[in-house]
Amino acid sequence: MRNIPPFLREIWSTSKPLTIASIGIRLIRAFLPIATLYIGKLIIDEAIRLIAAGVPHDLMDAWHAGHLNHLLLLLGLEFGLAIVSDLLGRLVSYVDTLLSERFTNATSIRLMEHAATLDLEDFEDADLQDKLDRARRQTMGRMNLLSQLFGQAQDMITVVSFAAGLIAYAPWLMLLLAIALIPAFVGESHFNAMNYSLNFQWTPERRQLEYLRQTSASVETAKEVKIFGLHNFFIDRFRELSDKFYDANRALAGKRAFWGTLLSALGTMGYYVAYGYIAWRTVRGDFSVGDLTFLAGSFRRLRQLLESLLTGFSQVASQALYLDDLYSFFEIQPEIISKADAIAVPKPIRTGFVFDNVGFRYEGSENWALRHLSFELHAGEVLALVGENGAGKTTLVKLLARLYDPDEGRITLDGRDLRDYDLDELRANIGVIFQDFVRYHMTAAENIGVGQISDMNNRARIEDAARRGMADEVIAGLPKGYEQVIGRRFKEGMDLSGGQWQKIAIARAYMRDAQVMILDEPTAALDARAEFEVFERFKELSDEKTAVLISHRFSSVRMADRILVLAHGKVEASGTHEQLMAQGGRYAELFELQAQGYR
Ligand SMILES: Nc1ncnc2c1ncn2[C@@H]1O[C@H](COP(=O)(O)OP(=O)(O)OP(=O)(O)O)[C@@H](O)[C@H]1O
Repeated sequence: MRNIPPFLREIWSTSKPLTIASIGIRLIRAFLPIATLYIGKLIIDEAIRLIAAGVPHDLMDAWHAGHLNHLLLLLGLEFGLAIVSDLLGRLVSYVDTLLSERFTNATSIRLMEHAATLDLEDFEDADLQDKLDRARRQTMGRMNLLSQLFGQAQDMITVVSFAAGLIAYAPWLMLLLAIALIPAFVGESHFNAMNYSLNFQWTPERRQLEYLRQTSASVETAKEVKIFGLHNFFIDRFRELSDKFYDANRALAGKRAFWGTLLSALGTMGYYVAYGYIAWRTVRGDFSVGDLTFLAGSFRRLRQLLESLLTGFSQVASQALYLDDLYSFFEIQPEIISKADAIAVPKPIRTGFVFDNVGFRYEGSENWALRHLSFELHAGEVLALVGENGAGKTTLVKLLARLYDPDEGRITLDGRDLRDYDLDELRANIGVIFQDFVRYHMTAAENIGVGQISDMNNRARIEDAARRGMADEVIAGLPKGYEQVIGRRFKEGMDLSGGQWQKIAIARAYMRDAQVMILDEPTAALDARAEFEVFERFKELSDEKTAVLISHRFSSVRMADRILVLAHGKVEASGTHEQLMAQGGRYAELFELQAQGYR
């Protein structure tokens, strides 16, 4: 229940007028049932009075004699209340729909905003992904919590109004009714908690189900799934897992139905005991027939209301339990942040970066991805990183861009620890294209423009970046040129070849025009000539820049000013191509291996 106040605060801040409207209308509606019922009682009493008074049998005669005036007035009132009640009901659901929609959107945006502040490491954590998944579901599922919560408040006021009326007639019957409903309430709460814990426990499996559903049928996977005939493999896995989930759900739903029926029968019994008692008092002459209908009606409504209020409470409680996921997601704080007194990145960078005995281990991993790593990246040089798969090249780049902080040693830029610099500035000064760069299913211009989002609308700059990255030829071949949506996901989209995508990504790096440029193997799919040209241009164009290249093609690597050979997370050798060849170590061996393949 502690989640309810912040939830209400958020609703309030989503839209004050809508919240006021929703509460105001409900307040009026809360008193309509008792008013309707009471007027009903007056109508019956009036009818009985008229019978006793002996009114003329002809309707017109009775009308003209004015006998029916009071009855008609009461009927008119009852009719008016019915219309108002219906109107307000529709109005409140309209207001709630608007409010819920705005609340859901606002929460989704908050979720995205918060996710944007988190560390890369957080995203790689399966627990966080589970949490994020549950939090996302919350934003969708919490729409009705709002109506339910406000509805509860409305029902509560109605109950008080009925109870006030009933207490005047028979106070202890009220008590009986309340006590009879307690078992049902306890049962409901118990099963709601069980349901939550079931859903909670099954989050990893649910994410797997989602993954299987996606992987078995998506643009990205369709090719391979078809060629390898994987449909049944995925379907069987899905079926197996979903059956297990179904069984667990069914068992719980069964128990819930059984106990729910039994416990609510107790509440019903309470109602009939009360009904019998009122009937008896009417027979004895303590109550009028109008009183009987009013009391019986009040009791029936009160029982329904109390029951729905109590089960509603436990439902609200269970939904609020789910809010925990949302709020606990918001509580995750990033560790990689700017210090309060962060300094600006030097322009231009004077000496460069120094890795001083750096060690880094991925969260949850036993092995060091990098250890005792020391080297310098001089300002203005083009440094190539080579090494076998898993040697730590990409990890090094991620540390340079402060996507992670080292666990041991330190990295400095112009003599100051990287952590001293403003994080946003640092990232703004480093342009990295990773091997698994993102293919945005947007227009070609936007795909390049995201490299420098502030210049997204600067077409001249985008075209210039495209030229440098050799993406201009690719774009010239697209039917709508820069405005062509690329990728297969959307209807108007047009897919590109792997190498063409890479050219677009490289153009994105040029768009950034950062002091430090890093290409982490985004050229693997380029043909030999294209990669050669890309690197040659890269060297030319990064005249004033510090650059890092990662490639497994030695023909490209040899163009760098200096080459760093990484093995098992350490620098094994460094030097120019000629120096390394002369040393005859791993570099010479790998180079020869590749060269032989071409002879
Ligand atoms: N997100 C991650 N979580 C855990 N371990 C990781 C992660 N990314 C990489 N590793 C591990 O860290 C080590 C270094 O990986 P890295 O990606 O830096 O290698 P690389 O030299 O870039 O390899 P490649 O040439 O294949 O791209 C590897 O042993 C890898 O298994």
